[in-house]
Amino acid sequence: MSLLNPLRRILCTRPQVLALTRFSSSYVSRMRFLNRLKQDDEACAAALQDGQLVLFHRLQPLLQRGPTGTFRPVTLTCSGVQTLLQNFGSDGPLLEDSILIGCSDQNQAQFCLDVGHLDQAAVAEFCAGTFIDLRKSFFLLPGPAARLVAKAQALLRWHQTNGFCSATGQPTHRNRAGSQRVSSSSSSMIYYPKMSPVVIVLLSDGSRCLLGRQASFPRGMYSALAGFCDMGETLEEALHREVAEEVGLEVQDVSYSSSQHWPFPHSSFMVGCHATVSPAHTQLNVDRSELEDARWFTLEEISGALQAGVPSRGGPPPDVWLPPKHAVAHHLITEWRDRQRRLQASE
Ligand SMILES: NC(=O)C1=CN([C@@H]2O[C@H](COP(=O)(O)OP(=O)(O)OC[C@H]3O[C@@H](n4cnc5c(N)ncnc54)[C@H](OP(=O)(O)O)[C@@H]3O)[C@@H](O)[C@H]2O)C=CC1
Ligand SMILES: [Mg+2]
Repeated sequence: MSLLNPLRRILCTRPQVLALTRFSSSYVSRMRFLNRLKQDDEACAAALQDGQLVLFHRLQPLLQRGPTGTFRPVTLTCSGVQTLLQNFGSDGPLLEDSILIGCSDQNQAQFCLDVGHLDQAAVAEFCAGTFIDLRKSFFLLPGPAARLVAKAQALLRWHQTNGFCSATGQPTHRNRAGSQRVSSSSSSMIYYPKMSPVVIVLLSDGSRCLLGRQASFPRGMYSALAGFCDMGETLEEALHREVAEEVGLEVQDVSYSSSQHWPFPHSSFMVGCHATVSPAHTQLNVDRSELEDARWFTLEEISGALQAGVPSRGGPPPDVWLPPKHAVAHHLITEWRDRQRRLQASE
């Protein structure tokens, strides 16, 4: 089978003329377009015809190394995916399993599709890409692409595991965009994709910050303290409780920093905060069933670890290294370093 000809037909190498071009290309137009596709099955089906598709195989995204050596998701046209499915003896209806995940800067609706029933190696070769585990992909891709494949995988996973109504046991049916599932029972209960709220906090005593590690973390990696919110809790209550449980400290001031969707191991909504403890009360009482270790780190130690980055594969990991740049923990630690540097410079 010649690889080049099918590839030329299926890969989205140039933006196409779209249904969306009647709107301006502003952010507002894109968001309204996406919202309409969630509500209007026919409009969504039409957008798929002009859309881009990102393929997954059993929840692993299909990536390709670009000419500059950086990775990107392989993007296919709708007819390209049809060609692919026909080539592998699988027919049209599967395309309807695709899920709306966004809208490109060129105003093309973006979808994802899991072709887990096809031969992984053969599809990868056909598309000149590689299916790569999401955790690895997330850190190989630039930020926006990493977020897109994480969102896509989370939605695919949610659909794969929510085929039945938890109240009646009857099958659920998705809308065309895949933004909800409705129970086929008389209750017509609507289910929406779920994320678990998690608070993540970088504690400071004014001159040092607190990082901990779970036994399951890669060797040497330390991160900000994190914990799932319990039912009925505010974010602040969850933060106070988690810090008390994990390291035995009482938190003072709390400030919001930033948030992120975190796909591992299942979708969490991470809310990143800074908080302080009194310099007079920094003695740790670590709950070893939750954390293997927790320590206070100086600005010099944090600056050095940020500069050293994530250890390369194969070599011995350093004693301490920090979460990679796509993680909200990395963002919190960088913010703390920058603030401490500004404070030192102003003294
Ligand atoms: N993006 C980032 O920068 C970072 C992200 N994280 C993420 O934050 C999340 C939470 O951190 P972690 O310290 O593990 O949380 P916790 O300190 O809350 O401990 C995890 C334990 O909480 C229990 N739990 C309560 N609610 C849930 C729920 N909805 N889903 C799963 N477990 C629940 C489970 O215990 P049991 O089974 O015994 O009930 C689980 O083992 C993790 O998924 C981690 O990947 C963490 C650090 C950095
Ligand atoms: Mg925790």
